[in-house]
Amino acid sequence: MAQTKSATKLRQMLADPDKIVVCPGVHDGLTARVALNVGFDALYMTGAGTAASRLGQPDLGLTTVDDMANNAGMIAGLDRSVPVIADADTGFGGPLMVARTAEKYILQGVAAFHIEDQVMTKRCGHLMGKELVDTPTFVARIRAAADARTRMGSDIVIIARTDALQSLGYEEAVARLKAAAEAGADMAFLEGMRTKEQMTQVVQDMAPTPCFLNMVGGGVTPLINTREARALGYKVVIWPIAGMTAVYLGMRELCRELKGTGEIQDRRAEDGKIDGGLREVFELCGLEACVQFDKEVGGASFSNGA
Ligand SMILES: C[C@](O)(C(=O)O)[C@H](CC(=O)O)C(=O)O
Repeated sequence: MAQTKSATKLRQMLADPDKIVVCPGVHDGLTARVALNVGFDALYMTGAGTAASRLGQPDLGLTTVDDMANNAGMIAGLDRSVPVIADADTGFGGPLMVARTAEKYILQGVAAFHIEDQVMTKRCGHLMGKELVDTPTFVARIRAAADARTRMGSDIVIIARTDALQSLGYEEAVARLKAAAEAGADMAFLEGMRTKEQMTQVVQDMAPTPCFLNMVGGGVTPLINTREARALGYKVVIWPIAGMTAVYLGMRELCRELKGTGEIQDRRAEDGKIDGGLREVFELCGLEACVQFDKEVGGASFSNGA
């Protein structure tokens, strides 16, 4: 089963004492293709980016389970050898719904997902005024996901995320993560850390449960690089808004150029060739493999070239 393989692969990466899994955030097929092409061995599907790209909306709990699971599955399908860790927000409902969410993510071939303890009308972890469910409700979410995993014969990695640091403080947040680990979560994600002390402390307090680090540009957590994250003992680091920011800045630049000058000049690489032209993008998305496939199975769609 393809869906089992990517989770197993991620588990092997997590078990390697020398390995830290670094994931750029991607939100669609194109941003995923770019990250794969650069050579990342795992990807993170961002909920914030999914909301922005699919709905044109902020990260306020507006995406449905199908928006998220389908997006994650499409991305996971681009290269089954590269595990995709996906945002599953609050799990989208009560325990029955959380179990269905886990099933959908498993069937989509996602390697891991995180479930958090915000209320359903959630918001980005780096915004103010977050509201939480109580610990038993959070634990029931994790247990429901773990039960679905067992029922499906899957080894998908379940990451417990708590947003409790903002309103309840560090001790309560860690207690929630410990209760979630007890209920079947494999990893701990303390959202919205504000100091390097907290970033150091949580890895020690959660051991042996491995920790997950969220590096959001413009967020509340101090940014550290891979070397520093490894030294602190993190096993996974995500840069969730990498794709979203790149698209935003790139698109804004080209739109301003078109509006201001009436045209968009070709970008040239150092060797003078056009950089990022349409054929390059099609090739990134597998043009050659598509033509080859058609030929191999006896098709003639591209016998005149492409
Ligand atoms: C990780 C996250 O859940 C995401 O959707 O990518 C967000 C990131 C963001 O909104 O900047 C979060 O940290 O809540």
